Amino acid sequence: MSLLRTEGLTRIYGGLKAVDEVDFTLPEGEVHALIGPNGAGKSTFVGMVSGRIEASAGRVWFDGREITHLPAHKRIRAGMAYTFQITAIYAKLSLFDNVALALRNRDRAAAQEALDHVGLAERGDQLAGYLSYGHQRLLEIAMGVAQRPRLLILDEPTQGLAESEIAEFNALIKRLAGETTILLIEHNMDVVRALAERITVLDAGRVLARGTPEDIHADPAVQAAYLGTG
Ligand SMILES: Nc1ncnc2c1ncn2[C@@H]1O[C@H](COP(=O)(O)OP(=O)(O)OP(=O)(O)O)[C@@H](O)[C@H]1O
Repeated sequence: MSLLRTEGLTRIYGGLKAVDEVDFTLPEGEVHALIGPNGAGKSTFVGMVSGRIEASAGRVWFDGREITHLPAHKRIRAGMAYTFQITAIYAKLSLFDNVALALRNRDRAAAQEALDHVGLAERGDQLAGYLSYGHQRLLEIAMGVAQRPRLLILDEPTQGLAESEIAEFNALIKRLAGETTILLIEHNMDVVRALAERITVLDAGRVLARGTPEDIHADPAVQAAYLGTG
């Protein structure tokens, strides 16, 4: 069964259709990458899925239930977690407290387990502000994972990471893949090829192509619009 589905999902800003009638299906358990040039509508699309941006038209279903008008906090409760393009950690709190805040409780075991997942278990008592940028991004993922989401949405998680940190990130997503469904907005095509089972390509708000990494790589429209320019 599909965990997430959209039908005709649209967001209009003034005269601009940032997302234009997007039909999208994400089966439970899949790692799916959403790619496309800058301004294609990727962040706007996941904003509507997560409830941070109101849809102008169209519908969204999560786990069989229509959630088009459900507030963001209720979607989190229903099992969605997401990290943003911009880091959203509290620098003056410990790693443990950051995760506990995301969990809205002080379940030490759950917070520790999430930090363990991302390889930061030893540092639970350190202040988050002292972490390297790459480790701050991993901490954000821990904050998402701690909630044991059914769907984890990651918006450009490898942006600004060093090569070694990207390798750590890839390994982390492979570990998580068996446990949760993952929707990944990603510009780094090496990461997409390493992780995604299926890809959707957005261009100017519309779905340009969808398929396996092989399908997408071979698609002439994608090459013209996107890969060829990379
Ligand atoms: N709040 C807003 N008001 C007006 N226009 C917006 C707003 N948010 C996004 N847009 C426009 O909508 C289009 C899609 O933007 P969006 O950020 O969703 O693209 P993206 O694919 O995530 O791009 P990037 O890869 O650069 O993050 C762009 O043309 C953008 O300028």
